[in-house]
Amino acid sequence: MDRPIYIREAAELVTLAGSSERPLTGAKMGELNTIEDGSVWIEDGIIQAVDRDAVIREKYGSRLEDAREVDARGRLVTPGLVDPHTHLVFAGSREAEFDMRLKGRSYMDIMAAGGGIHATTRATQHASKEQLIEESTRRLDRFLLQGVTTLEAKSGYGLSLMHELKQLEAAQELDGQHPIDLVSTFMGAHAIPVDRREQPDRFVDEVIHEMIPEVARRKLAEFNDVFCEKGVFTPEQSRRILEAGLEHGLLPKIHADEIEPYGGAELAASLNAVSADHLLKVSDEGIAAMAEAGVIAVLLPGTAFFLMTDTADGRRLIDAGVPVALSTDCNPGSSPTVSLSLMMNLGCLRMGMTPAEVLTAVTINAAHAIRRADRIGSLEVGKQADLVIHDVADHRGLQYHFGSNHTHTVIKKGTVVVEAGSRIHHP
Ligand SMILES: N=CN[C@@H](CCC(=O)O)C(=O)O
Ligand SMILES: [Zn+2]
Repeated sequence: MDRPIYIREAAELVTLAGSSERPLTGAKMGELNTIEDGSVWIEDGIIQAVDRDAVIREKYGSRLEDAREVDARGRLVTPGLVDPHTHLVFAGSREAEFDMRLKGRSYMDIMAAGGGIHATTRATQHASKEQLIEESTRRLDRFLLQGVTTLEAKSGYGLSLMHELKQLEAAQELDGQHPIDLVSTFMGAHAIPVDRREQPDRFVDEVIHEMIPEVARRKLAEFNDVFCEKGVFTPEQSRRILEAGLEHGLLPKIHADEIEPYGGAELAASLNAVSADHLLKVSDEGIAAMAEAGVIAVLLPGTAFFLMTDTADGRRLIDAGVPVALSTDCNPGSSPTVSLSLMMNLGCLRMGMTPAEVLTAVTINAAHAIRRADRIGSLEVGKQADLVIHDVADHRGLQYHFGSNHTHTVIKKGTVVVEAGSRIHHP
């Protein structure tokens, strides 16, 4: 049996305890439930105790010598970070489009001309499953080095049954072989394939009658997502696709109101979707409907940053009572990043959120957005031991020293998977 792990005496231990039932909203998003000089005792991959160091020492004193001690003195300890919205599995990259956009061409214009999502779809269709696994592993390693211990991964660069299945199988294999846990979302309705543009409803029928039943039968996804946007899928088509998913047990998520206000948030609320994501252009009615239905807003500030547009208004959503989560939206077109810490920086500096709120948004609320809050997202007895030790003294330091990776040690299911290793050896 593995030795117990004793995480010793963090300057600040952020537990977020007591929020596993439902996501945090309003003022509660700023209550981190912290412990000063806090320690954690881990055995069998599970958190056995979280308390002040003196209490832990009292309780486990006779076993301290058997345990592996991880020194957290002077540092911040948080739950493992959760990224609830990525397009992790894809082939290639799109630097040429980046150049075009810097010269003024728009993201949607490039997509309408057969580039954008279609360019990555061509590359992904040509790639083998093994190649997708290899390219995605490199991204996952970088996520882990930044403290991400669980992430959601969408399909949507296959756009045909065979290639969507290939993408989802790649995600399933990655989940089995990488320390990061993956949660899969089917997103066959990511774009209408170029050669089907004249008959969009026939493609919608294919998603509904061929792809969704097969993905569900093979248990390759838990969620069903759609890009509801002018020029992509209409709210009516999106509703049909999401309702079809529900009939097969796939819970709805939606890319909503990203480029234009289009009724995506309202649709999410009417379907009791788990989350509505992006929301840069969400309407007041959409916000009110989401708050009422308890739909989580997954905000993706990397996309606004990279597409050089205004960000979603995190402050307005929180003040309206909508639970907010943050994510990288890692994808090759609108947010080629694995830096959840940069998203937190942008949350504070561009979206009106506080350091405490952004931490809630990448831990317990993010866990709720992928229906994993029963086992991750907070540090509580009985939960999976996913934790990060950060090289700052308190949670504000993560945002104040922006643009740096402060990750010191990462523990996944009770195993140290990133060590305080990558340090410079001064002569
Ligand atoms: N908006 C749609 N999908 C992705 C971008 C995908 C791509 O450009 O490859 C997003 O969430 O931003
Ligand atoms: Zn996305």
